[in-house]
Amino acid sequence: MPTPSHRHCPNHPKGGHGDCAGACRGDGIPVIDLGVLLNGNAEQRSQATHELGQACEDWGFFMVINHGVPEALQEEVMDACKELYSLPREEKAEYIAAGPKDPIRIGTGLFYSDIDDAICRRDYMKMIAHPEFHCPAKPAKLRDIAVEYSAQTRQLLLELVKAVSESLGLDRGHISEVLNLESCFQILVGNNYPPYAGLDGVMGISAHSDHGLLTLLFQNGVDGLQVKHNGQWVTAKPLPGSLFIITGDQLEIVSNGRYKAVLHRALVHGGQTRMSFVSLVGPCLDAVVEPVLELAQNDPQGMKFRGIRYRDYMEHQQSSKMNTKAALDIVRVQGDILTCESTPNNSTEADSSGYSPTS
Ligand SMILES: O=C(O)CCC(=O)C(=O)O
Ligand SMILES: [Fe+2]
Repeated sequence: MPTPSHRHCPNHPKGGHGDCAGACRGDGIPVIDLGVLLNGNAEQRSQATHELGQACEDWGFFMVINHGVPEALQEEVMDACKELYSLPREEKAEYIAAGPKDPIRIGTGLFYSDIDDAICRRDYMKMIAHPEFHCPAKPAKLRDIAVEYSAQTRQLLLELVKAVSESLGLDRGHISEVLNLESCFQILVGNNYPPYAGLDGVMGISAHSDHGLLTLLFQNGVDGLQVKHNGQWVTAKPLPGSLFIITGDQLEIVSNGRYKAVLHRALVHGGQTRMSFVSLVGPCLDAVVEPVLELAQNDPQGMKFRGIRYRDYMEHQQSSKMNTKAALDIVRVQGDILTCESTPNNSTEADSSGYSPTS
């Protein structure tokens, strides 16, 4: 586990207003120091927990530093993924033919999304890592690396969920218990965006929110991830050594809307291949996700979402091919009315591989 970092925040000049105990607003995107959050003294921890809550509330997105995931392991997982993409098509055929419910899936091709009125050009490999671990047989080294990477990032994300629970004024273990996170669902996704120059309206992945609780993401040094903040798209530029954290739909539901699942998308680069690697945790697939009662009771608008089994939520999201936050509408309560609108189909596949953000 990380230790408290005495790293000086680049946005707080030495001798000025101080060391960045847990988070700071730097170039706008919040930064959370996991070492401080977990192992700081009581005052530092409480400050960092508050800042984590603010980050989830204001942005639904932040960078985590001093997280303890070795850079070498990140490189290994990215390299193994690169090898997987470069295997001959026959070696990946069973995964390319797989559907959204299959534990391993490879997608490749072009998709038209009318959300962004853009052609999306993205290859991806998705594998379920928990509660059961699945992995393509080749390249042979992928399995050990992915086992290690999924275990380390799962531990990190579950620690963050505990701190998030505390930031909502709940017991540290509350969210983990009600969502049975010992059996949490976890997927790893490798995204590969070949360079695409010369055509306007081409992007990597169009605007969407992730269906889980928290998503951890790092990239190969090529920027392109954008998050929607105060109505504007902000390009996320990582601090060296940091990892991105994205809040997802299930966190919006359990927090009764206090923490928002952030809309995000990825652009392609004109001259370089962009790669990103995602580790997402969600509730146990059979857990019914609903707002924590205490939070709903303290909210003048009451309960904002009805309960839904996480498995059913994901199936709904996948079947309707939605790539914005519209999936949340099936559980959203408006006034006293539950919205059960027919689901818009706003992405058109240009091939058979299916649009599938982190799914
Ligand atoms: O590649 C990125 O930066 C974003 C990927 C993403 O949002 C996803 O896989 O859900
Ligand atoms: Fe995403």
